[in-house]
Amino acid sequence: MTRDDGFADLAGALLHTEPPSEDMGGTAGRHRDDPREPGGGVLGDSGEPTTLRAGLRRAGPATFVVLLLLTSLDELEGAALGVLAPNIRDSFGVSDGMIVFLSVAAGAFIVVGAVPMGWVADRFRRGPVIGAASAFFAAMVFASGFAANAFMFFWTRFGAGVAKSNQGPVQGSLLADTYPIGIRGRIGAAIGVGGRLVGVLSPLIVGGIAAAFGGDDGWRWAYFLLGLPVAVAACAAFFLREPVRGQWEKTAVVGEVVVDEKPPPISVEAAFARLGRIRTLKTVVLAFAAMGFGLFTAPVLGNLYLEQHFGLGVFGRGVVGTVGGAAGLLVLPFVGRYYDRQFRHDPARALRLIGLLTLPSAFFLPFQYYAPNVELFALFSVGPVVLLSAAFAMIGPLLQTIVPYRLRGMGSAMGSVYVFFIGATGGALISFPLINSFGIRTAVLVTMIPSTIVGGLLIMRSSWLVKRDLANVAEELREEYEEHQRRAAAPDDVPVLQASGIDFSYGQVQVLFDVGFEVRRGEVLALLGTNGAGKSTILRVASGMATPERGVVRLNGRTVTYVSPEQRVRLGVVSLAGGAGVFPSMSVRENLELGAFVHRGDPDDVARRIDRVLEIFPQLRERQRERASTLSGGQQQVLALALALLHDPEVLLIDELSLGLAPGVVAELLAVVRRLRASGLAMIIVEQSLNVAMSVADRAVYLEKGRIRFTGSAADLAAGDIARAVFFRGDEDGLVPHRGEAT
Ligand SMILES: Nc1ncnc2c1ncn2[C@@H]1O[C@H](COP(=O)(O)OP(=O)(O)OP(=O)(O)O)[C@@H](O)[C@H]1O
Repeated sequence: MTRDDGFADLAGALLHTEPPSEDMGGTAGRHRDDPREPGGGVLGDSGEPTTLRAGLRRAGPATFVVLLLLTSLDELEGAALGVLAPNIRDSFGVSDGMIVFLSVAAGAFIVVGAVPMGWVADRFRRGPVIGAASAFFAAMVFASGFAANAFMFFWTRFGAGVAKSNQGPVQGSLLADTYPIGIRGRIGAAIGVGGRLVGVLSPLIVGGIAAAFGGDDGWRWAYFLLGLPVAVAACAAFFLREPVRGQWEKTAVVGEVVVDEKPPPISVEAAFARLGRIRTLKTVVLAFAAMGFGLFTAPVLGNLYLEQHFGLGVFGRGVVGTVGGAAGLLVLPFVGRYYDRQFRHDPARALRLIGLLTLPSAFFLPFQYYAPNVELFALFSVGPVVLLSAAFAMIGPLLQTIVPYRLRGMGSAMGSVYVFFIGATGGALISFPLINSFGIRTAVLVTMIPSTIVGGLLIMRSSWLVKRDLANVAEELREEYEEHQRRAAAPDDVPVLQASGIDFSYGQVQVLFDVGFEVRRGEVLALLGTNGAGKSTILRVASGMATPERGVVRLNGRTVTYVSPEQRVRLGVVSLAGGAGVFPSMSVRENLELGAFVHRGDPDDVARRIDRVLEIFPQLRERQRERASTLSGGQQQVLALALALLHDPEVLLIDELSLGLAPGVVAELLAVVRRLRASGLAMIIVEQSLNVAMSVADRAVYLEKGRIRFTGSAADLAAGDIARAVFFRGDEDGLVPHRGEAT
């Protein structure tokens, strides 16, 4: 696939950014000569905006049509409960409160499925996932019609809510990967319009069906008939094409789509850790969580107010709701188009647009709730409904573009979880006492005005951050592409382990800045540096114990940045835990058996692995039955090495091999390391002792305050100024000659 002018514009949007500052360890500086950079003359003025029709034609309309249908049916099903509530209540003989609880709970259940759906979305083909979830949803819709009592109905709501949770994480990420960046606003708006349209028409459709069949159980037919189109759309979803993940971002940034074959699975912890460091995402999620304080309770409170204050019945309340919904219907297409134009021009503007849509809705509220008659109430409700629905429709497409493409599903899930748990729960906790003490109007105004203002301001603030986050997305894609090119040029020269552009912070304190290194088969890389330079942190990033906020880690060319530590061990990244990793009260044999625990599924394999390491370390074979505590410090270190080798590592990460050991013992351990190197094992060694490191390392990286000061052959380092300076400043810097060596 090649870039065209429309996408060049999007590259402009992605790249027209403040590169990460030097202080933040940015590497964007090295791309200054890239002709695609702003100022390079290629971007910004090229091509016309991509039209929705052209975008749909290019990527195929099937995904859009099926997902539009599913979203609309979801909405219709959700609205059905509101419309049919009195009939369902009478049919089951339950109270109003129970029906309100059932309708609120249905929404809450969506959050239950969000994280699993996000996890699945980032790993598997999304068409079948949507198909399966929607088929389950269809089954739940049918089951709702069959429910014999409120309890059964509750469980069908639960199932339907969980099934619906595929919408944000799975459908959202599929849309983002299928359709170009430049039309995502309009796609989001079109789907919003579909949902809103059926929302507006739901009293007619659902009420019509119930009335047509009539009787106490007429409402059941609404569910039976609704289930049919859902089932059909679910079948269609199974056949949706799975697009290449991140294809449009790749096209925009590097002009070519490179496919990541068989990506290793992403861990939830790593995904959340990385997503939590995307400042725009964090701020926007916080903003929507703040707004959730008012938004989740607003519809219920608005209806209660209409009933209490104006004495409106179901129909009247429906009409008031319809006025706002219909106005949103008219405005959304324009907002979608305007958003796309703003985003292409400058993503910060697109976010400011969302903030600007949000803020004024707070100012309509007092007018709405102090309106003297219901007509004015309805009129003033139009503003907030239109503005907020536009803001909500646009935020999804925006976040999908900021989040690394591998984490789209989890990004969306994280948003739902925070917005629900902070917003809905917090809003409910605050508004109920307020209603009891001061009435509905005060509760609405006190919760909604501040939360909307805070939310709007936070979104405005996030517009300051978006360029940096997009620059990171672009830089990551560019790095991936360059790596792909490099590998294509020299396919036999793929490093076993490679880290590139790593930034890492503990809380607010950044300790690694743009760190990169690689190690090949049969090579020992020494990580040297002053105390607190970040050596151990690098090993944590390499082993998956820490997730960097920027940069990638690769194993044999495959990206493993978001892969869990356990999975990495299985893939061959093994850390030597040192003496601390040995259980002193257990025998040597028991230690080894416990060490091979992850392979317990195959007892023969465990025995084989243990035998192999005992062959490498005959001294351990002799002492198999002895307690580990009876081994000397050096022998315990040997046992730790044996435990690491049980996993058949591709690369071994060793933190402080020689710490606290006598020179003779260290010499023995070094002999083992040399043997392992000769067998082809790659190793990264963090060492306090320069001499120890130099005696086994082929290459070295020297770190100072989280930045790489030197990288090259160990011999060059030993001969250079850095080694001399470190040697002579010895203790002060913490890198000291090894005990027993001449100073
Ligand atoms: N869990 C933690 N929480 C907060 N800060 C931490 C944590 N672990 C390490 N740091 C800080 O991060 C920086 C890098 O620490 P790290 O342990 O990676 O350095 P190091 O080069 O391995 O040091 P040393 O040689 O002393 O072990 C230090 O400033 C340290 O204080």
